[in-house]
Amino acid sequence: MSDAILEIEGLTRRFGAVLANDAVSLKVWPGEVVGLLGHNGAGKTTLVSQVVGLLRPDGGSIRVVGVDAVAHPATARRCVALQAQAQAPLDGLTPREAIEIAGRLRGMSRPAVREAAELMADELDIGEWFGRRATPDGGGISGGVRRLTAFAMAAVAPVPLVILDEPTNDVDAARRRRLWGMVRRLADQGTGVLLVTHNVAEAEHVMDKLAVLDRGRVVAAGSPSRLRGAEGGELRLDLSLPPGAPDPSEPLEALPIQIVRRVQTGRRVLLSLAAADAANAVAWATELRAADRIEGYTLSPTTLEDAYLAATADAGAAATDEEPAHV
Ligand SMILES: Nc1ncnc2c1ncn2[C@@H]1O[C@H](COP(=O)(O)OP(=O)(O)OP(=O)(O)O)[C@@H](O)[C@H]1O
Repeated sequence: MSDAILEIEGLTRRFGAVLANDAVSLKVWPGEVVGLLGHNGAGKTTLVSQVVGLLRPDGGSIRVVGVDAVAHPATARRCVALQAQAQAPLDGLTPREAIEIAGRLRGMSRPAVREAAELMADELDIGEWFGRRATPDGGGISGGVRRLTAFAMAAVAPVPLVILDEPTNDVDAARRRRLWGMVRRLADQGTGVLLVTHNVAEAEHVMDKLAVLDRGRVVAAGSPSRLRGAEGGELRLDLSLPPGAPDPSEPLEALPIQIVRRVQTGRRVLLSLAAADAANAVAWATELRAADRIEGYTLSPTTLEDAYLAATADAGAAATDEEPAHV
């Protein structure tokens, strides 16, 4: 038997005509942060809901610490802590009480949970609101602090698998950085983490691997460096077009550089190219700038966001049978 903490194979779930998960396979090993990325409606929450037994799959299997989570949802759920996408209902509680209750429900002793809750509040820098009561009208505690409290509730007790569904929504930049550090540490201590997020740029630094979902299907998977092409030394040339200007990279065959991928988003054209072509790319872009065909350009290492946009644009083009928006 595999020692994976979470092992999903061929997971399929429909809602009427919508195929929300289409034969998805995914593994999370101890000590790993695995990202699950995808546009709105890609099927991420559907997948998470099946792992924690809130939805039954139409096909495929889910094993949590070796236990069949579809046949034995309660057993599997004991091994999983979930920070749901919806805000946790904290009404009437202080963050301290909410975190301590979450820890107590998972069997932590009173002194242990008290110490752990205080440590987490310190690390997340929410001490100012730790003893403040959340009111049912959404008052008392801000959305960001509610979100951070929900993260602490999921992470306070040791469990084999922590699932975080959009943990940084509403959270400010400084506290997001603290939270990412804690996510990484959770995994470094042996927990498996499944991380659902739209924040590709920030999450890239804590993920060991990721899967990109599009219309229910996994359209790209692997380590961040493999997906962004860093192992092959790819660069990204970002061209800003004047309003209404034609894409100067058309046709690709006529360019003085070889383009690995092309994605157009609004008035930006993102071109991925080999590092060996850097000098030619700068010369070409400088000419375009001089001729006012572009407003400006940057050349930088490719990011995971580029690869993510390319993977989802790819899948979109294939699904709609249109011309691909990239190479
Ligand atoms: N209970 C439901 N009834 C009908 N359709 C549903 C239901 N839940 C999800 N869907 C549909 O399934 C698809 C996947 O939805 P899901 O919520 O899993 O996406 P998501 O990737 O989590 O999106 P987001 O990033 O917006 O949270 C969408 O087309 C959605 O409309």
